[in-house]
Amino acid sequence: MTQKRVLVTEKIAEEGLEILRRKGYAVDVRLDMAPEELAAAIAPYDALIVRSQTQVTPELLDAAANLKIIGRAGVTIDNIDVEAASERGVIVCNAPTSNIVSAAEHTMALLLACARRIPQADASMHAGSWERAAFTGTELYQKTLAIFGLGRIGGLVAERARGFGMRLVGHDPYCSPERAAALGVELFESVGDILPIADFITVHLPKTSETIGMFGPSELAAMKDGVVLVNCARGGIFDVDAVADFVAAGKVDAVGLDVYEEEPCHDSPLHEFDNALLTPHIAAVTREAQVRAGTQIAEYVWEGLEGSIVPTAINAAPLPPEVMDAVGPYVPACQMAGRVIGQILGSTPKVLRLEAMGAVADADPAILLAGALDGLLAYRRIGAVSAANALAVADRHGIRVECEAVPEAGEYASAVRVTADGVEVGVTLYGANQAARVVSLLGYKIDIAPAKQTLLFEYVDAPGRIGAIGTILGEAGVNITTMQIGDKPAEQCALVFMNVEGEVPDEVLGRLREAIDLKNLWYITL
Ligand SMILES: NC(=O)C1=CN([C@@H]2O[C@H](COP(=O)(O)OP(=O)(O)OC[C@H]3O[C@@H](n4cnc5c(N)ncnc54)[C@H](O)[C@@H]3O)[C@@H](O)[C@H]2O)C=CC1
Ligand SMILES: O=C(O)C(=O)COP(=O)(O)O
Repeated sequence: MTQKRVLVTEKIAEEGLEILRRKGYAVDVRLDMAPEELAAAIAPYDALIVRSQTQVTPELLDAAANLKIIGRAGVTIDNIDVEAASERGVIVCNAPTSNIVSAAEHTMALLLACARRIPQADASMHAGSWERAAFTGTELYQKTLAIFGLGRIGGLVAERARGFGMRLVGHDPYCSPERAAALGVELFESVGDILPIADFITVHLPKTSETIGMFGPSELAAMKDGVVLVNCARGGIFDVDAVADFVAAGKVDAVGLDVYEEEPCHDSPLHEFDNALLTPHIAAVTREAQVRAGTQIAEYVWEGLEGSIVPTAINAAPLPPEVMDAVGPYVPACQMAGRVIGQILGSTPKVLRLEAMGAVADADPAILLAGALDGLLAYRRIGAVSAANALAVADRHGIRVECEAVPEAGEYASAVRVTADGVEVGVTLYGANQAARVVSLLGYKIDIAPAKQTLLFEYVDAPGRIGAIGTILGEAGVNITTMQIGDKPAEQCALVFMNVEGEVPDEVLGRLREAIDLKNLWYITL
């Protein structure tokens, strides 16, 4: 058997390399390769191990003819094109908790160093001075710390800041009130309400289209005078040009950054300010975090190369063909069901129940569950949910999962019912191209293929409702493409599932709510 080859392009702990060598692999560590050099070298390798600085692009993957797995020795995979890897059947996995304590501690270090002007005082002593009053600082005690993003690292920062006696406020639309309460954080729905009250602001957000540039000139202007800003998450969440303007104007007292829009960063508008504390993406660079990241990723890469399930696989790990044939076509249908439920609920559910009915009852439901969760958690762009990590993802979001095999699917050969916190969507597949159809919703029996934009109306049945809806939508220029009505005669309620063309503005939704006596109106986009 030919020896498997692993390429490591960034520094990982020797302990991790040792594990791979002991497994019998040929391990090459080649640091600081230019992209074209890496593309020219990658073809013979079975596995690639990276950190945050190696860009794994579709072009690199095209050159990686033998690649089976990419291991990220750390948390974030935004330098890896996961979709392109999935298309090529390459597993992507990470070590998702390996460095979170280090990242939280580095955040505290920057907060304290900013508050107490440590780097400036240190530079002054190194220059032979003995000044004290010039470095008058502020205490963290009884100050308000705003934490944006209350996930793994944001949560650890909250626990640590509480120890300093800080008042904690936070914003994270996907954080449950129970989690916020347990962390001692007062949750705010609106970013605008937090800005004027925070003495210190730290961000622990993923890099997404929503979070990049989240704090620009108008947000900075709304902040308290003398605010301290810290970013150990991803470059670009604070608009650095705007921050530099507000530092120059004295509005921002200090800023601590560990991450940059472009890395390596050799030139920043903040370089000229001594109250800008800049570290070169070292939040995870501790002995402990590196040993954890290196050894965990070595084990996962080994599991992937030997065909075992990789517990932290982010994308769809290859499933046996017989499983894929049986349930694969249902995955997009379950994703759709998850998205519909997620938008009806508007928050992460506590219980997710999946019933595989009829011909799919006996198949392994893990991939269906992954589809449903992927839809439910669609707001996260950190990576896809896969059969391998579905239960772990559910667990991390506090979702209890129940799966049931139901031998009969009523009038259909097969169907899947997804229910989360009482909101139910049943789906089946239809026709030669196996298109997804919704066959039940909130207990109403319907049969319709959803479109990109759908309006769901629930009301106490009475004549004239549909006419009134049609008139308002017609006046607003919204075209109805297809429609189905389900009823619950016992409760005298009806549900209208209406596919429409084009966006429905909030103002039109408002008019529908005002003009018609509705129990519920949801605007779902898929
Ligand atoms: N500087 C470094 O060396 C390191 C940086 N990181 C970065 O730290 C950040 C946080 O990592 P984790 O805590 O592990 O991630 P996480 O996924 O556990 O938490 C992120 C939180 O942000 C929330 N969120 C998403 N979009 C939001 C929005 N628009 N507004 C408010 N909240 C939103 C999510 O609901 C989630 O709770 C990531 O950007 C990661 O890349 C992670 C490790 C080391
Ligand atoms: O794990 C992460 O998300 C980090 O940002 C750490 O990156 P690094 O492994 O130090 O290049």
